[in-house]
Amino acid sequence: MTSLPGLHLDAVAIFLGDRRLLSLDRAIAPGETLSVMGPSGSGKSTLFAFIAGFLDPAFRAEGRVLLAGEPISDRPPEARHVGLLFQDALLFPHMSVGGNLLFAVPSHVKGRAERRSRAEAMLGRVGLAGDFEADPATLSGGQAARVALARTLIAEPRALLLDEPFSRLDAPLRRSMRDLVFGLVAERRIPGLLVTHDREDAEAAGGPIVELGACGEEMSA
Ligand SMILES: Nc1ncnc2c1ncn2[C@@H]1O[C@H](COP(=O)(O)OP(=O)(O)OP(=O)(O)O)[C@@H](O)[C@H]1O
Repeated sequence: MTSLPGLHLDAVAIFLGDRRLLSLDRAIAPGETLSVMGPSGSGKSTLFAFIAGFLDPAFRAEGRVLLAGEPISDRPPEARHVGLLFQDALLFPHMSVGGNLLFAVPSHVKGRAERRSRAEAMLGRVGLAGDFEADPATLSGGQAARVALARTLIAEPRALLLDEPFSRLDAPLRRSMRDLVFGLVAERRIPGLLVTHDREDAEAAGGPIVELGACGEEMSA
């Protein structure tokens, strides 16, 4: 019944007390990004917390999250292989740029040299070749956003959750970062889920757009 590839939100509903905050029943194909738009408080960040496995106990959820047909809702967060990107880069300030990436290289990649070469290749892919030793404090906002993207992708996520990742960038940077993110999602065949207040971001994602009403119900496809 549910052997869909990609990310499947199977009759997901999230409640806060008796109030249904949000409901969503969607399948996202590999390489596609579904955009979810909705007013503040409609439950977008809560949906991400549910998918990634750290829903606050104040909420109750129904439904299942499946990745490539496998239910992940019962797994601990680290076993879900879901990548997250936020509006703030949230880099580790006490590590170099390269150190931030090495931290996220999956454990199946063995050997110091191989791990470093993965990190360097990923930095090159986001246009930051040569910045391995840089101190995160010296980066511009756009560079920090690209390091955050590289750090998320190097972990080989099986789905990518994008929580307003472009909202702190000015217009030209925003466009180039969108191209980079959605290009990599398509190239790596990762299913993506974007929450945003910005219709241009949602349109740039190129996939379906869902609008949530004030009560979190799905308004349109
Ligand atoms: N830990 C919590 N306990 C109780 N209520 C909470 C908790 N966290 C969030 N809420 C409430 O749940 C609702 C959904 O919050 P959520 O952050 O998911 O909305 P959002 O759509 O992401 O909003 P925004 O666009 O402003 O980020 C809000 O009404 C919020 O006040």
